[in-house]
Amino acid sequence: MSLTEPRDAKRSLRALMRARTAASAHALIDAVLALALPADAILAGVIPLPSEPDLMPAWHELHRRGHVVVFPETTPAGKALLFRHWQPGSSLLAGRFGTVHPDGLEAVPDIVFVPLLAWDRRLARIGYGGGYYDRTLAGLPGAVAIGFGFAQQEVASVPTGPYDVPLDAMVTDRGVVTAGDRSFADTVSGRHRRPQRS
Ligand SMILES: Nc1nc2c(c(=O)[nH]1)N(C=O)[C@@H](CNc1ccc(C(=O)N[C@@H](CCC(=O)O)C(=O)O)cc1)CN2
Ligand SMILES: Nc1ncnc2c1ncn2[C@@H]1O[C@H](COP(=O)(O)OP(=O)(O)OP(=O)(O)O)[C@@H](O)[C@H]1O
Repeated sequence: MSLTEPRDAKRSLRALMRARTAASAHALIDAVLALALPADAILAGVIPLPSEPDLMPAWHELHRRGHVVVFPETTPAGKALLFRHWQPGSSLLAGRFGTVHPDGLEAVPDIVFVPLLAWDRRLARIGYGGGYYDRTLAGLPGAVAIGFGFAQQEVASVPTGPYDVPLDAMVTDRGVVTAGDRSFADTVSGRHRRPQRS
């Protein structure tokens, strides 16, 4: 065996980095589960793509607490997402772009948890570039949009255009940021409504 092969050091670095990622994911799940979500709100979660934080444990727990949980079906390009009822054990179908969705009945969510690649303090976000969430939120002006991701996905400024819909709140492994420094309770209470684009 070569004395220059840093096998043990590599093994411990791998373990350290896996543990760090797992700790951030746990902290994000805990932050989602600490949100004061109205009991009667229909919540839209999302089944993760391989590169995204896996919040499935949070969706399971929110369902166990009695929330109605729905997940998006990726529709043809240019259309708003469809949301379908999910519960633990629901059959899942393969959809567009490697996404997966339940085969439950359609429902309209009150609170939409929004996946993203980057976010900023103005609560602008950028996703995979399909415009799906922007189109979907534009069609749901009464819904509350809560972005989720890691604190390290924050950037100074996300470039935005006329169709980009800002988030009402952002939840990360380091806590919650709300628009206009509102309380989270005010943010989800429905007192705040997004204007609809005409
Ligand atoms: N988990 C999850 N589900 C989701 C989303 C998401 O971001 N995350 N979406 C959020 O909108 C919608 C799906 N949106 C997507 C839109 C485009 C591509 C896409 O174009 N993927 C390319 C890679 C990018 C590229 O080459 O331009 C690919 O798969 O080849 C993927 C997902 C609905 N479901
Ligand atoms: N409400 C809308 N009506 C028409 N076009 C829209 C609407 N919302 C977004 N688009 C268009 O969709 C395209 C993709 O938008 P953008 O690059 O902002 O996607 P994204 O936010 O990264 O994706 P996603 O929301 O799916 O995560 C853009 O050309 C944008 O103008």
